[in-house]
Amino acid sequence: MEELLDYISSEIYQKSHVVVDDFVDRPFRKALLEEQIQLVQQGKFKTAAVGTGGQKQVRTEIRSDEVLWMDAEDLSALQSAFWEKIAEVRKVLNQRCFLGLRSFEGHFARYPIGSFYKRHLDQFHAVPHRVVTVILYLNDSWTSEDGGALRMYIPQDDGSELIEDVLPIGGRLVVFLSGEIPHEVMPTKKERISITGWLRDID
Ligand SMILES: O=C(O)CCC(=O)C(=O)O
Ligand SMILES: [Fe+2]
Repeated sequence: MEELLDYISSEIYQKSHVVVDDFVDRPFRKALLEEQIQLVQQGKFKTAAVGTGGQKQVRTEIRSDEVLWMDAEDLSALQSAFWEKIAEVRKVLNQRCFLGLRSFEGHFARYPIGSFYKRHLDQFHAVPHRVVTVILYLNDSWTSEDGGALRMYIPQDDGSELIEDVLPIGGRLVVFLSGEIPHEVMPTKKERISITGWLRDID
C-alpha cells in the first residue's frame, strides 16, 4: 500500500491523473460488488442528476447511470473499510501535493447497458470544492468489446488534448484532479459497476 500511495501522489503531482490496478484485493472487490448488487435489487438506486443544489436535474441525454450516495453517518463495514483506504490516499495527497483535502463524498454507480455520461468536468463553477475524483471499478471482467471506457482528455502544454481510454476493470482505481481533467463514460454494452467519490477542500 505504501508504494501504491507514493505512486499515486507522484503521478497526481506530475500529471494530474493516475490509474492503478489492484487497489483492492479480489475478495474485497467481490464483497463490495455483491453489496452493491443487493442494494440495486432493493431498488435503492436512482437515475443520476447533473448540476448541484437547486440546479440538480435528471438529464438522461447527458448521463444515464444510476447512483446511490453513501451516507457517511451510516456506512456498512465494507464501505467503512473503503473510506479508510481513501483516507490514506487523502493523507498522502495532502502531504505530497498540498491539496488541503478535508472530506470525502461518494456514491455507488451502475451503468445499465446502453448508458453513458457525456464529457464533463467534476468541479462545478458554483461549488468548486471537489478537488480530486476517485473511481474504483468493481466489475468481474471487462474487455474493450464491452465498451464503457472512461475517456479522459488530458490537457497538453501546447493546448491540445491527449485522449486516454481506461477500461473499468475490477479493482482498478482512477484518480484525477476534478477541475483539470474533462472526461466521459463511453456507452457501455455490459452492466458497469463502480464507486465514484470526491475529495473536497471543505468539511
Ligand atoms: O465511472 C467513471 O468512469 C466516471 C464517472 C464520472 O465521470 C462521474 O460520476 O462523474
Ligand atoms: Fe465525472
